[in-house]
Formats: sequence, structure tokens, C-alpha cells
Amino acid sequence: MNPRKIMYLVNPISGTGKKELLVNNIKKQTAARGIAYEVAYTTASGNYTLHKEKIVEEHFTDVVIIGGDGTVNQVVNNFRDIPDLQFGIIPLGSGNGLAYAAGISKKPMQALHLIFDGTAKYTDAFTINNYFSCMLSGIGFDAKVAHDFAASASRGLFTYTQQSLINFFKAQPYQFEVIIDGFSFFTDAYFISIANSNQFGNNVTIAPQASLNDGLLDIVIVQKMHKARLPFAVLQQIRGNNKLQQMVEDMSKKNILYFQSPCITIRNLKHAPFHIDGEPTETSEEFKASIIKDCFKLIQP
Ligand SMILES: Nc1ncnc2c1ncn2[C@@H]1O[C@H](COP(=O)(O)OP(=O)(O)OP(=O)(O)O)[C@@H](O)[C@H]1O
Repeated sequence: MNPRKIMYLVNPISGTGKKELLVNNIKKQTAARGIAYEVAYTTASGNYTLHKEKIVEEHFTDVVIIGGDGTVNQVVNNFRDIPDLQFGIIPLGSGNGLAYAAGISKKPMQALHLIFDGTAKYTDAFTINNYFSCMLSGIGFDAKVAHDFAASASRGLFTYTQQSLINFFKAQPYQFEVIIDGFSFFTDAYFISIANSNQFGNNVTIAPQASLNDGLLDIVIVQKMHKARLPFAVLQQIRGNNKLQQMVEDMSKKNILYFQSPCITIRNLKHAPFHIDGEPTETSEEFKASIIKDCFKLIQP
């Protein structure tokens, strides 16, 4: 008998499309591998006390999340202190930023085979104020998209793209004070992304140098510029043409600032909105973010 024991955690509402067929397929393939398993459901409240007791008492070795980044965040945060537990993802959200950054396939059956044959690797996460984030958190315009997406009736990539476009034409810069490596400066920025993964999701890269296990946060500050320049400047960033910078350079001459650091403080002077891993979250006057090196084990290629 295979020594592994998998708890599949399905989010019934993430992404679009029916999950019944997929779950039946997963059950069949797991049984065919001789692996013990159980299928359970995620919770809207984020309370996983009963799941946690079961994982510990019944010696589950793996938790596989079938859902999006919001679900990954809650599940990993609840179980990350269970020794030796491995996490897997079958990406079913609208963004799937962490899964895609880790090289996990979009195709559910390929992602499932990776669960069986992949390697569990230590992966960083970070805290921002008292919250946990394992993918990418942001303040400003990208958070506005997350808020509007959460408020819209339909989910999925189409809604996300639609919300991004609507928000682009409405976007106004916000004022921030940024403190990093003992150096402080003021900036008017459309948004600030604090990233562990290289992307927002859907393979839309924003922090091309980001690694999931380098012990560093990637910080991207999209500063005030002419609206017509904004898509071009972001495209340069996405393509990796904008290099990582030193703090001593003249901040005002760059459209996009890109740094790596294990921690950062941001004063949010105009109460810009905030999101954690794509989930809209109450904003704050000040954010302190710190990396958690080797926070959890994620099954990857
Ligand atoms: N059993 C449930 N019933 C209702 N809502 C749930 C349930 N489980 C989780 N949720 C909600 O699902 C949301 C998270 O969705 P998830 O991140 O999986 O998908 P997504 O938002 O479509 O994808 P992504 O985050 O990748 O864009 C959270 O708001 C969470 O509260």
C-alpha cells in the first residue's frame, strides 16, 4: 500500500464549470495508484478546525487544494504548522497565480499526475500586518480590480479582464511613503505589488525575477505617469525588461520601481484599497510585510 494519504479539499464555487466529473476522475485515479484519500469541501468562513483535527489524528500526508488562490491562502495558512504535511494544487480559480508560478499545469489531470509524481519543495510565504499571503498582495489599482471582481456576479477570466479594463480608465494614483532597507521615500503610484509569486495570475507576470524560495519579497511600484504610457511601462515590466534597482537611484525618473527585500513598510496616505492573494481585504494606514522563508512544502515539477 502506498504510504501517502491525501485529503482533497474542493472549493465548490471557485472558477467556472462543473466539478463533479473532475472529482469522480480524481477519485478513480487516486484509487488506481493505491493511495488512500478523502474528498472534503472548503469553507466560506475560512474555519478549518475540524479538517485540521482530522488531518492530524488520521495521519494525512497531503492536502490537495482544488480551487483558486483565495482557497490556497486559507488552507495553507490553517495547516502550515502541521509537521511534514505536503500541499498540492489542482488550479481551478480565475487567477491561480501561485500554481502557475510553481509550474503546475492548467490542465486538471496533468496537475493531478504531478500530485502523484512531483516533488514537495519548500516554498516561501509572507505576512502583511497580521495577514498571511502566499502569492501576491497589493495596494491601489490592482486591489480595486480584486474588490470589483469580488462584487461582480460572475467569476472567471472574462470578468477579471473586464474589471481590469474598466478600472484602467478610472485609475488615479495614490500617495504612499515607502520604507525599505532603512531608506524612505514618497511616491504617487497606481499600485504597489508585494509578490512572492512572479505573477497576478493567468500567467500575467508583474515581478519577473520573483522566486518562490529565495527568501525575498519582490516589490513593484507603478508610479504616476501619463495614462498612455502606463500599458507600455507595465508591458516592459511583464517582459522583464525593467531591471531590479538599487534604492539610491533617482526614484522620480523611473515609471516603475522594482526591488527585492525580505521586508518593507508602506504608509498608505490616501487609504488606497488592499488585497491579499486576490481577495479584497480591509485597508490600513500602514502595512508591514515580511517574508516567511521555507514556510510550507508545495508539490512542484
Ligand atoms: N464551501 C464554500 N462555499 C462558498 N464559498 C466558499 C466555499 N469555500 C470557499 N469559498 C470562498 O471562495 C473564495 C475563494 O475562491 P478561490 O480563490 O478558490 O477561487 P477564485 O476566486 O475563482 O480564484 P482566484 O483566487 O485564483 O482568482 C473565498 O471568498 C471563499 O470564502
